[in-house]
Amino acid sequence: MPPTMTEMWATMGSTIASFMFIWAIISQYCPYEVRRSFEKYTQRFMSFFYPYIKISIHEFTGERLKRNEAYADVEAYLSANSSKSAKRLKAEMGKDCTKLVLSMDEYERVTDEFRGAKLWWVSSKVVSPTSSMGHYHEQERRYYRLTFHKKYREIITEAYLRHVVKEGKEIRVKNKQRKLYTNSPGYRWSSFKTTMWSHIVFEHPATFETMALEPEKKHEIMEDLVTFSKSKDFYARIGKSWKRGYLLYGPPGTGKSTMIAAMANLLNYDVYDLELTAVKDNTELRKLLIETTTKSIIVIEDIDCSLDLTGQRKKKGEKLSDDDEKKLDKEISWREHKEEGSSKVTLSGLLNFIDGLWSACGGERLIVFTTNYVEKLDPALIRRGRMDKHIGLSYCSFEGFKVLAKNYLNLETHPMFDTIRGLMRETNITPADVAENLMPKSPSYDEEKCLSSLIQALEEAKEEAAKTAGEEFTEKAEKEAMTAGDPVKVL
Ligand SMILES: Nc1ncnc2c1ncn2[C@@H]1O[C@H](COP(=O)(O)OP(=O)(O)OP(=O)(O)O)[C@@H](O)[C@H]1O
Ligand SMILES: [Mg+2]
Repeated sequence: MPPTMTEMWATMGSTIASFMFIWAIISQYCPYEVRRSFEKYTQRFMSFFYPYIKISIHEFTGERLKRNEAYADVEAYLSANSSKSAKRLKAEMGKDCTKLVLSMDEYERVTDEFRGAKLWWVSSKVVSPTSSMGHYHEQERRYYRLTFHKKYREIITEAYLRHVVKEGKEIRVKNKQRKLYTNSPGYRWSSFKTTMWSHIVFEHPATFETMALEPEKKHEIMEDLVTFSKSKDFYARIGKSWKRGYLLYGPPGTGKSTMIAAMANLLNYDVYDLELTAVKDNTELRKLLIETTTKSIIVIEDIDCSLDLTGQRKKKGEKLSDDDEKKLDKEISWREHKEEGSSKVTLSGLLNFIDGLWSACGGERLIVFTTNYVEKLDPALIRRGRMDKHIGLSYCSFEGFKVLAKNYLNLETHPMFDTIRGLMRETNITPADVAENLMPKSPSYDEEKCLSSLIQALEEAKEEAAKTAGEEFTEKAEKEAMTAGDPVKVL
């Protein structure tokens, strides 16, 4: 005959009482090793009766104590979901330094519910002694522990944890302070550095709304970017790593760097500004790539100056604009740098960086190149599949001017706009020059003064263009006459 419930409870009670008695004796009189083995077997024994499962998520994992992404996700999830129910909270300064973010304090416990299952989260820590450089100190390792009844095992380990990680990641993206990373040599070799990148908080205010660009083009680029950021499953399905290359080309001051900032702001990505001239060799380039995180834009500005892919640009006696002079200087210093033998980044190294096996690690990334001389780049570097989208930025259109007039002067229309439209048809001016002219130079500057200043700049540009065209015409005529052996009278 099976035992009754009362008999079962009585047996369990007496078993537990006997254990407690034995435990009291052992912990009082036995050595450490005996106590440890007793604890181990007791835990195994108790787990037969204990119907709950515990899962711990530690802040650091692995031998090299890498920060555990899952811990950060759980932390974000609990910060958002526990601040209403937890009684002890801790406050930390959040994004933009304007708001305090609340999260569970240590040893606090909160309850959660998922598809009818009740579960408990506890935040805790272990303190362990460590030694570094001969000094002993205590190191705290925090963790979260989840407890739930074993009958919910499947729901929790499959669906609930997936839900926590997904929601936590979304919260982290929303709350995270975006960063601008650089590998510039000045920052790199501090003795405590474990990473090759240095960073500051990324706070560029540019957006696509404030960019002077034709509306259709703006819309197309924004749509392309948003579609990319939502295409995780698509990329997985077609077997391609989740990244996209953009080539931004155009004359100086047409908004290439501004567009990169607008892209980062639109997608909420970090920016890695890669200075190729500071990279020693292909191995270092690969290391830099591996350290970049997901949801980021890797930028190589003025790619034509960073790799020896262009011909000797300045011919003897040729006069260059200030911007071109600056770029040529950079190119020459890069060549000298290379000639010294200190850098060995090659085109194939760069191609491997863009679409080799290593480039697949990290996921969700944009790679953006900018150049003023697209025609001089090696076709292998910019073929589709590497640089998937080529965006040409050019001189300011009247539509672009209207965006800038709205941004700078809050003007949507003005009688002087017609003159500006007419001049813009006849001559070229960069958005940077338009922006500079629309900028009030003193408190007494009103919109008329700014627009007059722009009209004057446009007229000067027109005159300059006519003069250059005249000079070119004369030079050509002289050359033709020289080759024909017939001196021409220059007027
Ligand atoms: N399309 C644009 N819309 C709004 N502002 C612009 C635009 N283009 C340029 N500007 C203004 O001009 C300044 C210089 O532009 P930016 O640095 O983006 O040019 P760039 O194309 O990167 O030039 P470079 O080839 O010399 O690097 C910006 O700070 C911005 O104020
Ligand atoms: Mg630029």
